[in-house]
Amino acid sequence: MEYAIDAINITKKYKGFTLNQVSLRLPKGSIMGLIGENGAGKTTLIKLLLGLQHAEKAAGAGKEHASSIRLLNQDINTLPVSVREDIGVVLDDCCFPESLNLLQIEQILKNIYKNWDSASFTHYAEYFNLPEKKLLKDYSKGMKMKLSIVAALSHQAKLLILDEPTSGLDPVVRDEILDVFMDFIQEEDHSILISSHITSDLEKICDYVTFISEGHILLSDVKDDILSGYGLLKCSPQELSLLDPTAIRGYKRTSFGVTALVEREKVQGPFIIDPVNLEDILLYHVRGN
Ligand SMILES: Nc1ncnc2c1ncn2[C@@H]1O[C@H](COP(=O)(O)OP(=O)(O)OP(=O)(O)O)[C@@H](O)[C@H]1O
Repeated sequence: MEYAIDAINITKKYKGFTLNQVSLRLPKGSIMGLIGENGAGKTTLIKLLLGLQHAEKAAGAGKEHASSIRLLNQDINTLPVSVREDIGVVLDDCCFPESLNLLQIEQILKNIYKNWDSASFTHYAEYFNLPEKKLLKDYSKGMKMKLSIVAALSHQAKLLILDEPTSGLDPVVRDEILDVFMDFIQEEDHSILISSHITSDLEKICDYVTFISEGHILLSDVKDDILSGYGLLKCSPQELSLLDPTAIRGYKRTSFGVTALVEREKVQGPFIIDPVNLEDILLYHVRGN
C-alpha cells in the first residue's frame, strides 16, 4: 500500500507532556480523522509531520527505535520545494496579515506558489461567499477559516493536513466545508489528514480514524471496522466481571448497572450490544474506569 503520510515512532517531549513513539500511516487516496481530548497531542503531531517542530532523536540504535516521517514518499527533512507545494495546510489560527483583503492576499500567494491556480481560488472564494474588498481584520472567524481552506485548495495540493478546520463554525458552514473535502478526495491520488473535536464531522467523511490520548495512539484503523467492532453493553456489575477483561475498553456506572465499551467479538453470551459512535469510543477509552 502507498502512504501519503508514513510516520514511524515519533517522540516529542515538552515539560509535563510526551508524545510517545507515535506512528501514523495515511493510505493514499483516503481521509483520516485525528480525534483526541484537549491536550492529547494532535496539534503537536501535526506540527511534527509538517516539520514545524522537530521530533526527539531516536532513543536506541536498533531498528525497532528507528523514527522517520515521510510525506508523499519523501523524507520530511529533505522535502523538495516542489513536494512542499503538494501539501495544503490549515492550522487552527489564520496566518494571513489582518490589514489585507482577499485580492491582496491572492497576489501574495500567487507569488509564493509555482502551481498557484487563480481560477480555483476565485471559484472557492465565491463558493464560500468571501468578500473581496473587506479587510481580513473585519472577517468573522468562519470567514477566516474558509479563506485558509480556499488557499490550501488553490495550489494543486495532493495532500491536505488540516488542524481543526471546522471548529467554532456553524453546521451549515461545516457542511459546505465537508462537501469541499469530499470533492477534493475524488481524485485518486488526493489524501486528507484532519483533526477535529466534532466527531460527527469525522464520522461523515473519514475512511480511517486515529484516536490519540495523552500523547499515545489508542486506536488507528478503518472507520467502519472500528464502528462495527465495538459496541456498548449494558449489564450488571456481576455480569461485567464475568466478561473477558480484554474485551472491555472502559465502562461507566449508571443508575441501572454499568455501560461498557466492548470489543464485540470477544463478548460471549446472550448480550445485546448497542451500536457505538466515535465520540463514545473516545469517551469510554479516556474516561471509562
Ligand atoms: N511549544 C510548546 N511548549 C511546551 N508545551 C507545549 C508546546 N506545544 C504544546 N505543548 C503541550 O503539549 C500538549 C499537547 O498539546 P497539543 O496542542 O498538541 O494538544 P491538542 O490535542 O492539539 O489539544 P487541543 O485539542 O486543545 O487543541 C499540551 O500539554 C501542551 O501544553
